[in-house]
Amino acid sequence: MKTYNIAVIKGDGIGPEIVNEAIKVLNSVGVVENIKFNYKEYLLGGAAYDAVGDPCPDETIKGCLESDAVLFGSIGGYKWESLPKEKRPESGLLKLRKELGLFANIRPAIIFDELVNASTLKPEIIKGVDLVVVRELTGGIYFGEPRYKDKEKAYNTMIYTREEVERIAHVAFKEAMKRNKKVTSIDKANVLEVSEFWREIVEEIAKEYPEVELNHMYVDNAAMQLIRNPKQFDVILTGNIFGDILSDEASMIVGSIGLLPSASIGGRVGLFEPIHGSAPDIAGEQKANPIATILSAAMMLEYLNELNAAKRIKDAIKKVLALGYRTPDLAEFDAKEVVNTSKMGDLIAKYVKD
Ligand SMILES: NC(=O)c1ccc[n+]([C@@H]2O[C@H](COP(=O)([O-])OP(=O)(O)OC[C@H]3O[C@@H](n4cnc5c(N)ncnc54)[C@H](O)[C@@H]3O)[C@@H](O)[C@H]2O)c1
Ligand SMILES: CC(C)[C@H](C(=O)O)[C@@H](O)C(=O)O
Ligand SMILES: [Mg+2]
Repeated sequence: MKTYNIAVIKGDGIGPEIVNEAIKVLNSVGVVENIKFNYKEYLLGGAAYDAVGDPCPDETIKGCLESDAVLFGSIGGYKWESLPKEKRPESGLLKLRKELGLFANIRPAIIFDELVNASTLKPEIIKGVDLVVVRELTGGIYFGEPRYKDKEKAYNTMIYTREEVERIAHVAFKEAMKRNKKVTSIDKANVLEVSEFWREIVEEIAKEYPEVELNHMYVDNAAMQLIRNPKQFDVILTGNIFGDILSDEASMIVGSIGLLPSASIGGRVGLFEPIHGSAPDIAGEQKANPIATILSAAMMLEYLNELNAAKRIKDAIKKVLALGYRTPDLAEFDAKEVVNTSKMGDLIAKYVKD
């Protein structure tokens, strides 16, 4: 029997509800695939601030580094919005990503045939969409210095170094080699020097991957093209802030933000998290869709090279959707039965054994 030590960060808002379902599914698939998971919980975000006055305690960083992988829910909420920035939950998450060296965030957006009616777009436009956003995660305007705010002015700085662009470009081209061999690099090179620089380096790295077709797109056009014709994209390579925005947009192609998982990699240990936030508007109500987190757990299994277990989870999700079970976010779309967060987890945990 294989054993993995998983650092679990439930976080705030819907975080505990959705992570509980992912753990339920992991345990179930572990039984059939002979895998044991040892979970150890750590605090991050608002929960960590409330408990120890720090949104990213050292113990959490250490615990993650000592694990085989990290499963994370979400952080944030109204309660912590008026705190000074460094104490807010979001700063905790950014610090954790930086400390763990997670410079690459892989965000796949794959349409489930069972949900073609759930998209805000016409079925013929979205059927077959299978794209992945490769988002740079530890640089750009999120981290650039100087940064400043007073009553009269405020600024942030969008900085990328050569090394940062090269390494994320390699991740995107390698991803494309496993897929349909197309990279679209998204920037704002018609206005920003940092984007011009990004584009030049991406061009250089592309020479190492002659089989991969590369094109560039300005971010405003890309936002429109994603809605107009999402099937033109295979791998989207982009910086931190553009990737944040475009991946939330991509979730509506697929049908709900509650469906999009992600893998944050690049350091010694990978962290697996849904792309959405803590959804304070529905937290504690068992209304959240846990599928994004369960798919993140499947990405974690792929990272651990447990490919059969990962496939079982993805197949079980398809099966449950095909049977017509829907969480409230997808209730209007071919639902035979609307179920809560926990019941959705139960169903997926049941069908992973088939
Ligand atoms: N990685 C993270 O932890 C992360 C990501 C994004 C936002 N946040 C934080 O979360 C808080 C709320 O932010 P927001 O409202 O802008 O974004 P959000 O993603 O939390 O919610 C946006 C909307 O989507 C819905 N939603 C999100 N996840 C869902 C799910 N699994 N099932 C069903 N509906 C879902 C919410 O109910 C809400 O209406 C903020 O504090 C923000 O900073 C955290
Ligand atoms: C909460 C916030 C810091 C975070 C980000 O912007 O990276 C979130 O929106 C995400 O997409 O994971
Ligand atoms: Mg985001």
